Amino acid sequence: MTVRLDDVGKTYDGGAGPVTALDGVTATFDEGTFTAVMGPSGSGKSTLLHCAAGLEPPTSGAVTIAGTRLGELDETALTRLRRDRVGFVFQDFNLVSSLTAAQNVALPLRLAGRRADSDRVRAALAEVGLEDRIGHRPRELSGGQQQRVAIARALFTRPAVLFADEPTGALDNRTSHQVLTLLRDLVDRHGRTVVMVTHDPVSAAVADRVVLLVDGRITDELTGVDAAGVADRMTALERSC
Ligand SMILES: Nc1ncnc2c1ncn2[C@@H]1O[C@H](COP(=O)(O)OP(=O)(O)OP(=O)(O)O)[C@@H](O)[C@H]1O
Repeated sequence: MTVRLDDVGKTYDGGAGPVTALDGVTATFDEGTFTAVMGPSGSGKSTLLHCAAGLEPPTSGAVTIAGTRLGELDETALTRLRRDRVGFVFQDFNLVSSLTAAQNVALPLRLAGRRADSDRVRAALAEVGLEDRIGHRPRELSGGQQQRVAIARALFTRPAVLFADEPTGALDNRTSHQVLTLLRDLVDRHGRTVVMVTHDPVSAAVADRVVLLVDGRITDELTGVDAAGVADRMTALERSC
């Protein structure tokens, strides 16, 4: 399912006056594609992800997920859409430390007052290679394993799109690679849509397309480039900023 941003703007009321985090962003994230979002610190990457996922309302413009314009939904419908159609993964995993891997995966559904079938929870953890860690708590798992639990949780409701905000930011190279391979597989084998913020050219090169954000605007899009190509482009960008 496709996510579209049409001329999206986002302004925050900062202490020293308004801050424009997004300034007329138009972008389409097509079904079955993997997009990386890069840009200097403060360029609006997280804000773009939050607006696209319906976690924050844009100040102007429109976000459409699978044909539904988010701005036309009331709070209940928006909550339901976010729960059922959108997955979100954070850099610091956001797992509940007192719950097992299985309980963490089932949590969003339980919070919504629904039962999570234990076979399905097991299957979700098997899908991310953690069938033998079902009863482990976060502190008993490595960083990469915790992120995979978070991804299993985000995917549990079979969302149309998965947003990931620096999902490998807290991981070493080897575990980053495992998580990136998993995200790539979601797109290639299951036709999911993945949008990932990253600072890392190696991670970005796993995507089909890299969108570059500067001062809240998309300034460039790269396709078919390797990690060195992405790194060169980022270095040039940072020099010109
Ligand atoms: N809740 C908020 N209130 C006020 N200003 C905010 C808020 N959230 C973000 N901003 C500002 O909006 C701008 C964009 O922030 P954002 O977090 O989207 O950038 P980013 O590219 O993700 O940065 P980083 O790479 O450092 O995480 C920044 O100037 C930031 O200070």
